[in-house]
Amino acid sequence: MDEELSPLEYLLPSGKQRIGLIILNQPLDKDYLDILWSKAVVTACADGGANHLYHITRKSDSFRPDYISGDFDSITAEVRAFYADKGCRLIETSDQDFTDYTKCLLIMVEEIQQRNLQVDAIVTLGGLAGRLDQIMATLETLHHALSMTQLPLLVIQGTSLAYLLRPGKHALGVNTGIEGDWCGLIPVGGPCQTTTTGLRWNLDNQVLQFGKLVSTSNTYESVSPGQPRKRITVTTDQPLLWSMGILKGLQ
Ligand SMILES: Cc1ncc(C[n+]2csc(CCOP(=O)(O)OP(=O)(O)O)c2C)c(N)n1
Ligand SMILES: O=c1ccn([C@@H]2O[C@H](COP(=O)(O)O)[C@@H](O)[C@H]2O)c(=O)[nH]1
Repeated sequence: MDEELSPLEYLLPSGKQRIGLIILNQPLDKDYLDILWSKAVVTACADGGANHLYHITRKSDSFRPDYISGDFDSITAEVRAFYADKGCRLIETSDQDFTDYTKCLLIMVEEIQQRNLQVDAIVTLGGLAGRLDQIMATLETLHHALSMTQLPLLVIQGTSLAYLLRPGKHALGVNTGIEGDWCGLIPVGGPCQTTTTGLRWNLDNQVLQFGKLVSTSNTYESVSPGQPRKRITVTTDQPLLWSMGILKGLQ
């Protein structure tokens, strides 16, 4: 079993984790940004992600991404000039077979390796709202990531977190205090033979598959008041998407 991962610990101001942070072209939550930026050893925007960063942080000198990458069809001229002037690297990735997110992630993985950065996870802000094709592309990027890096890749937007589990057995901590009520296991890439513990609706070596069974609107096994929740275990034979709710306004 992999060591336990508490996905929402990355959103706690107290955590000591080190991350790579990627900002996508979606509305940015300043609370999340402040916390994640403070933990980031490398920061990047995918194309129009820079517009959002600029609009909520331009008055502060503390938020300069290491690089902005993409096909640059969304970043505005003003934002591009602003960050170029601040010394941020602008990396044009014109390939039209992969999304700006996938390409931005690949650059980050290479950067982490080349600079020998000690990083616990890569966290992405955005990617779970807006255009449906882009939301699906986000989930597809998570599949590319499995062959790019061993680091966990978490995607966070609004009240949702997505994390693609590799084949194998996983332990997930769910006691940060900011877990929302819901969680789900979604076989986005194909059928997954799955066993779980710690959920209200567990799976016992069952096949999750679109058109057969998908675990949405699940929740955590109830515990006595004041007791910590049991950790969740998930065993899957194929990549399986873990999704969970985030309580906002508690940080
Ligand atoms: C089969 C196929 N369908 C669609 C495309 C087009 N396509 C896939 S990824 C991509 C780049 C998308 O860039 P991104 O900046 O992530 O999204 P945008 O906001 O420009 O739509 C494009 C054009 C393709 N190359 N192949
Ligand atoms: O509705 C959307 C639009 C975009 N994204 C993500 O952001 C990057 C960059 O987008 P650009 O439109 O090229 O600026 C894109 O690759 C998507 O990952 C999104 O999540 N939702």
